[in-house]
Amino acid sequence: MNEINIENVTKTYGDVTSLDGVSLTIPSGSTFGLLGTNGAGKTTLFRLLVGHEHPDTGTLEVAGRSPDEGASIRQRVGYLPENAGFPASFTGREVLSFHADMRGVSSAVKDDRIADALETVGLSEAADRRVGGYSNGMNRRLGLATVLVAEPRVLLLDEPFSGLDPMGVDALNGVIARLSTETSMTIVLTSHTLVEAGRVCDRIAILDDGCVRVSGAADDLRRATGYTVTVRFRAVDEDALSRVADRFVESPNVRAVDRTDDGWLRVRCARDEVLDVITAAHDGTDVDGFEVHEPDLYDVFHDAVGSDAGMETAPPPAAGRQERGG
Ligand SMILES: Nc1ncnc2c1ncn2[C@@H]1O[C@H](COP(=O)(O)OP(=O)(O)OP(=O)(O)O)[C@@H](O)[C@H]1O
Repeated sequence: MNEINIENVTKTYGDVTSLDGVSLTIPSGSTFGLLGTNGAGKTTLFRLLVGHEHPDTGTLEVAGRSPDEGASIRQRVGYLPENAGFPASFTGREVLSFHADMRGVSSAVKDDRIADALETVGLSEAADRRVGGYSNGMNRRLGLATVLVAEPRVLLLDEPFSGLDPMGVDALNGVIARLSTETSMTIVLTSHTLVEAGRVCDRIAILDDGCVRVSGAADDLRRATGYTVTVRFRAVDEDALSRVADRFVESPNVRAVDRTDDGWLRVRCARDEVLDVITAAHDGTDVDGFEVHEPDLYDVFHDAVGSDAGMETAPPPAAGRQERGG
């Protein structure tokens, strides 16, 4: 069963087409990553799903309702915008009390709901401190609690990891992962950070220029990439890197060769060609180190959009990392 159905939705602002015939279904209980470059239309889609904006054409249904159904949508769908801020003089508990009232939480259950939300996001001990003294990560977790107080069926989180340091990312990731496994909530998050989205999302869609380029189970999409394995090479200098790249010109073993922004040569090949590729690259003294990694969302994104423009990617995991000379 699907918790979100989006059919042929178009949204324009003057000359700008923000969404261009988007159709997407999001299964109940999934943790869904809506990925895309800046301006792809992710936030617009969220705003349509909560009824803050209306589509020019097409239909949307979320948690069994039309987004136009006002208050009942606010109870069923928790939308956390990217830059949610709170009055610095309020305590965390006061912020949640305000949001519980706004989302129609009855006074009989309000205190319990607030306590549960604080516990879920790990802010119970900080609940009565003023939020002006919260860290960025605590603010983001408080934001998540503001939507959890209504116990929504659907969570829409716009760029939840943006601007967080690695510890903040880990803490928030842990909360989302727990919600994902311990509740039946459907969680949809947007992200520029492919690595974070890959950790927490079981399904993804890639939005580009207002269109859905690809959507499905993250594992299926990873497997379906044309690039089975990526091998990255570092060379002793720029000339050496060019010589290594030249070894792969017209090589039948590789599917693509390109450079990363941080100066590595990236070679994509089938899994059973990896050893041949490494051997070919090592023919000489040019290679200074290499890394091998299995397909990830970067590859899915690259296949779908044809570039990684605007997406944040961390270095691939160090599986199989080998370095010469320490
Ligand atoms: N209220 C608006 N008025 C005019 N143009 C808008 C408005 N909202 C969005 N747009 C335009 O629609 C396009 C999609 O914007 P949107 O914010 O949905 O993208 P996004 O994928 O969320 O981008 P980002 O990752 O940068 O937040 C952009 O070109 C944006 O400038």
